[in-house]
Amino acid sequence: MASNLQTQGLAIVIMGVSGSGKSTVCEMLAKSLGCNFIEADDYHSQANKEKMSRAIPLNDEDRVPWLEALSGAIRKYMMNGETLTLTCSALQNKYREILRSADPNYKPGNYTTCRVKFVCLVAPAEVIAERIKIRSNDGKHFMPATLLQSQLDLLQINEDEQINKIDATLKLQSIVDSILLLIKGLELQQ
Ligand SMILES: Nc1ncnc2c1ncn2[C@@H]1O[C@H](COP(=O)(O)OP(=O)(O)O)[C@@H](O)[C@H]1O
Ligand SMILES: O=C(O)[C@H](O)[C@@H](O)[C@H](O)[C@H](O)COP(=O)(O)O
Repeated sequence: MASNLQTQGLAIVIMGVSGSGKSTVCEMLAKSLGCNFIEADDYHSQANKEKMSRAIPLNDEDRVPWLEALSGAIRKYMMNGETLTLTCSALQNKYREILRSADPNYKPGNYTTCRVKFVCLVAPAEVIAERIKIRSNDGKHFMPATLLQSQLDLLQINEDEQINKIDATLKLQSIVDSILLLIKGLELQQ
């Protein structure tokens, strides 16, 4: 779907557990929108990457500096009036709040007016586990399949956050098209 949306200064975060398709979908979305793209994995410290490679889940002490760095990067684009798409697991509201704080006008809990928006990719655990298994053969990714359950255990979305969930078992282009439609809806609200 070609897009000429007026998405100035919006940050679209594609969230979900490891293997749900964030990086793949987000990159396609950025191309469709002709906007900036941030891969959250690129912002992890070496220590975080090593920890995950050893199949040890990150804790809040590991996550907070990572999320704050991402928030800083989002803010830079936002202050320039630029739109970006971003991958981030963002499994809990406390982590999403750090990303939302990139919007200088954000008041905690004012989800509707915040210019950092989330779309969550969801799929059955077996589908995701299979994807992680296949991906692990590429020798590049540090996230082992054994960490999936800890991510599924943490994932929580509150009703009032009004985060759109997308079926991640669909074809990639259908997922991207659905997200483009959602963004169009968001623009109409602005
Ligand atoms: N909708 C989809 N259909 C089929 N395969 C997919 C889909 N989305 C992602 N994949 C594949 O699943 C694997 C994990 O996707 P990835 O984008 O790396 O997930 P994440 O960034 O959430 O960890 C990749 O090998 C990717 O090609
Ligand atoms: O794309 C993925 O495979 C995952 O999203 C992963 O690479 C991510 O960076 C970690 O999941 C961050 O840690 P938490 O999700 O545990 O916060």
